[in-house]
Amino acid sequence: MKPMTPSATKFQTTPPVAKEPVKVLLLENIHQSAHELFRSRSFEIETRSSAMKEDELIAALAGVDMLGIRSKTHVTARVLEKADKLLSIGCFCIGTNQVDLDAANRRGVPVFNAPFSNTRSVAEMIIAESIMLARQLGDRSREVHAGTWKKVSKACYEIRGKTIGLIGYGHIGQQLGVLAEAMGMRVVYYDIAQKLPMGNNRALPTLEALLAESDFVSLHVPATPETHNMIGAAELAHMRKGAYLLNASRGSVVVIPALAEALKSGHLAGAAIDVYPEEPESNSDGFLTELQKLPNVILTPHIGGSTEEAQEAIGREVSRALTQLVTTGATTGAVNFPNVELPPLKATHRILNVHRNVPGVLRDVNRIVSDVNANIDSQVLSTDANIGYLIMDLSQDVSAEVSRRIGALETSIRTRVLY
Ligand SMILES: NC(=O)C1=CN([C@@H]2O[C@H](COP(=O)(O)OP(=O)(O)OC[C@H]3O[C@@H](n4cnc5c(N)ncnc54)[C@H](O)[C@@H]3O)[C@@H](O)[C@H]2O)C=CC1
Ligand SMILES: O=C(O)C(=O)COP(=O)(O)O
Repeated sequence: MKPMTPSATKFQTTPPVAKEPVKVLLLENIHQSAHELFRSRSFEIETRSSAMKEDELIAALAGVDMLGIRSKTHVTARVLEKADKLLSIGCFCIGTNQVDLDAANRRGVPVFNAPFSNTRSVAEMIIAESIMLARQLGDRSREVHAGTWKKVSKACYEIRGKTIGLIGYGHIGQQLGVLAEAMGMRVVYYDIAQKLPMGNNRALPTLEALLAESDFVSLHVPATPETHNMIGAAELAHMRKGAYLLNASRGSVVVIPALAEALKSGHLAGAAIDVYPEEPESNSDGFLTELQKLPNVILTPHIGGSTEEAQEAIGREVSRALTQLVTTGATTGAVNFPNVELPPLKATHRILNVHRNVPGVLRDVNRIVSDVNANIDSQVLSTDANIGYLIMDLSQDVSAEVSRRIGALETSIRTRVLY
């Protein structure tokens, strides 16, 4: 079906409040900036500082309209199947690999994220860690804390003039490329997509070429089937002797035993690892990795995006997207859903419908509207391969009847009367 354009509309500045109280479940210490916006809309908020496992999450989602998570909580197809009231999920981070996006799409649940609010924080951390690795600062600091004075310059370097190779040249890769160049580094990158090089950054045609040319290799790819175990024994062997590996992307990208081996053999001179194949769900859980106690290895607890600036901005950004969804039906910025937006309206009645994307749905919907003699003020439809999302404003208050009949269509996945 072809998307239709909205007709002329009467704007109002504040969207009307949704009919029912909205319940939000926020996990993983989401910033207060999100709470503030939800509170200002009188949404009911429940919070937890840690992530939740599948069964616990299913129980906690009973009666919940919106779920807010960060990188740890896995929202599986089974969770989505049980959470029949869930309208939307907000990932208060960049990565969305922790959510089964396809299952959410098919169930009519839009998923939002904050695509670049912590980009700078990650890029700054990688610059800092590159210097720490080149100067062995982590080890020196640990030694002095333990009362050992080991003043050495052997195998300690400046980063100026060295080459950093960025695997994945998206938001973080590009921001890092700019910062690294300002530090006097040469910057090369490898990406599966064609990217505009920043400054003097230079694209390389293959991963192997990047590994062979770089003194520092830093990973900035998403977790996908293609990036799973992307850096294993063969790739590490391709790296220069004495090079450093940095991973602040996802734990699935690097084979940890192979990295431990490359460090122990002295092939690599150090590593900075922020993400792991298995990460604890809360700060009170213990953590073990075979990289512990290896020299010149910086281990951090997935804090690449953990700054006050980033978390505050993410809180505002994602809570705004979720609030917009509830109050206007807008899905702008959703990562797994047709993006649709209509301005809030006065004196109208809005119906939202998610349906299977098959021929004839709009015909059926419009026949229902015509049967009750209602007038369509605006109607916007957007589709993807699986579903269609329709926002429709009616000028008469027949929305309950129209919504009931649209909801009963065999093609409908979910239907909601907004106001
Ligand atoms: N440690 C932390 O706290 C944080 C970690 N992250 C992780 O960093 C990742 C990257 O973030 P952004 O730069 O914002 O994402 P982005 O989507 O802007 O960039 C990712 C880039 O990787 C490229 N790519 C994808 N598959 C590839 C492959 N197989 N080989 C080479 N390139 C490939 C894409 O084409 C894209 O240019 C996120 O997906 C997230 O997992 C993000 C923020 C904080
Ligand atoms: O933004 C991301 O993708 C991150 O990895 C940061 O995750 P976090 O919010 O710190 O759990």
